Amino acid sequence: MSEHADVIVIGMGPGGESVASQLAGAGLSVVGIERRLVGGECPYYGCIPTKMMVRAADVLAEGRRIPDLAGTSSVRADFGPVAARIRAEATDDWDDRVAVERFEKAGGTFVRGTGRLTGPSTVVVGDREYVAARAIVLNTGTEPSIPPIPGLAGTPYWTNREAVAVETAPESLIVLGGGAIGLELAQAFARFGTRVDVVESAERLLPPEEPESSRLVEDVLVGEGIGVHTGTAAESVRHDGHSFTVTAGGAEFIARHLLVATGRRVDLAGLGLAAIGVDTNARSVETDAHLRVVDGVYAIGDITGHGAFTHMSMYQAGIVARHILGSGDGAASAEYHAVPRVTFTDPEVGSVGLTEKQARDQGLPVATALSRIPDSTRGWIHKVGNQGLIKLVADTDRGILVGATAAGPSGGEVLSMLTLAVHERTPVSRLREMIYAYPSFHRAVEDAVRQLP
Ligand SMILES: Cc1cc2nc3c(=O)[nH]c(=O)nc-3n(C[C@H](O)[C@H](O)[C@H](O)COP(=O)(O)OP(=O)(O)OC[C@H]3O[C@@H](n4cnc5c(N)ncnc54)[C@H](O)[C@@H]3O)c2cc1C
Ligand SMILES: NC(=O)c1ccc[n+]([C@@H]2O[C@H](COP(=O)([O-])OP(=O)(O)OC[C@H]3O[C@@H](n4cnc5c(N)ncnc54)[C@H](O)[C@@H]3O)[C@@H](O)[C@H]2O)c1
Repeated sequence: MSEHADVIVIGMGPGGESVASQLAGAGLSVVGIERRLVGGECPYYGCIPTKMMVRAADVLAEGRRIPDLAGTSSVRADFGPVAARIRAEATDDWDDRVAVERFEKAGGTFVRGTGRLTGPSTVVVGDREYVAARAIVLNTGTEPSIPPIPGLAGTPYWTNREAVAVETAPESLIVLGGGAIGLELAQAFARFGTRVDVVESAERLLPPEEPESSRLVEDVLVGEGIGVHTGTAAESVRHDGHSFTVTAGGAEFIARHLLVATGRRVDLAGLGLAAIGVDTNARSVETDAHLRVVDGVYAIGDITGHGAFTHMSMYQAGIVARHILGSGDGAASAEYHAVPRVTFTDPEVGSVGLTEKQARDQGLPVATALSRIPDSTRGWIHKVGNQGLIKLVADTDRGILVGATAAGPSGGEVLSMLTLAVHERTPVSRLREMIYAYPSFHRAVEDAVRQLP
């Protein structure tokens, strides 16, 4: 026997939980299916626990900066409060009861299990079948992608999921992958006393960012004692019951723990997408401007390939909820020209829109500008810990910014004005005419704007 609902949501990551709750709250019958924890990667294994680690690590770094500015300090790091906070405040010890109850209170029906599409309006979970009268929403996210390095499989390596659950900072750590996950965790653990080596196969850290940001972050990490090995592919991994040995670039790296942070993968075949004619070998699911895969089936979040960020998942959830609730194709469409992202290293690397290379590859007539935070008044006052830069990418034909980077102390906050400028296609001439508060970090944006034609 089949069970019927207006809407079925498979995977309750941040967007899935949001859309399911909005629709249930609006009076639709909604079945939400989640095999792990309602809320997804972000609250339990991603954004929130890692940012708790970063916040604590940044406090340690500030404490160590006291001798440069304000007297003496003696900092003794203890990971205990961070581990306790992650358990008690962030994850409820990896228990989602509160989130499940919140969804049920909103009127939803929760099903724990793995959902699989069998057609455009049918889903199975084990031996139960669910039929959707109005829509199915897919929000199944990603899993850590583990590279096929000889010797790696079967060793007790960490992914982000194990790394956020530790009770003490490891004595030593090799991090495979110099992307956002690898670098945020590398710096956080290093500030707690862990000896860290980052092994990155690309020629630079944070490859999707501007090369200036990669150099900046590498300089800071190396300055903090982290080993950074770019252009270095891991050839083999060994675990002797006590330590890991990673052979890479002709060298051997030895550490008690190994974190694999080499990207994420989707499982479109497991989700049954072949049943609606989708290529299950693709790296993401193609959707239209209202996130429809086919009529009646929507996809949101990491699986859509528009940026693996919680804010993207939530943004798309809003569009889908409005579309299902009756605005139809008149509802606002998804726009991706001003997607912001922040890597929460110290300095934070915030960016929005296109990099210089992406703009040039699109054939746009490009002008760029760069200002350095230490050269700004606020950066000079800030002194120790002031590394950072503003980079602007302008389309000279249209006279607007198509991309920008704000790296530095509070770089992710400075980014907000640049996100608005790119989103609204504000003329550069207007950015030149506006007033920037003195002496703020965002005045470095004005220094860069002045360099543009
Ligand atoms: C360490 C780390 C740090 C991060 N930090 C940030 C950050 O600072 N800022 C930011 O914006 N983003 C960050 N991210 C990314 C962010 O976590 C994701 O983009 C976000 O969780 C949105 O993902 P999603 O909505 O696609 O679904 P996910 O959060 O991936 O959730 C998908 C859910 O679907 C479930 N599921 C999968 N398949 C099925 C199935 N067949 N049936 C039932 N359930 C299923 C999964 O169990 C999971 O709970 C971070 C990620 C990681 C790993
Ligand atoms: N602050 C944030 O918003 C935040 C933080 C963490 C993660 N995230 C999201 O999660 C996603 C996944 O993060 P991630 O850091 O795992 O992925 P990523 O794709 O950003 O970085 C992975 C890195 O690993 C490298 N790599 C791949 N294979 C390798 C190998 N065999 N050896 C060495 N290096 C290898 C890649 O060149 C790349 O630089 C990100 O794309 C991001 O969208 C966001």
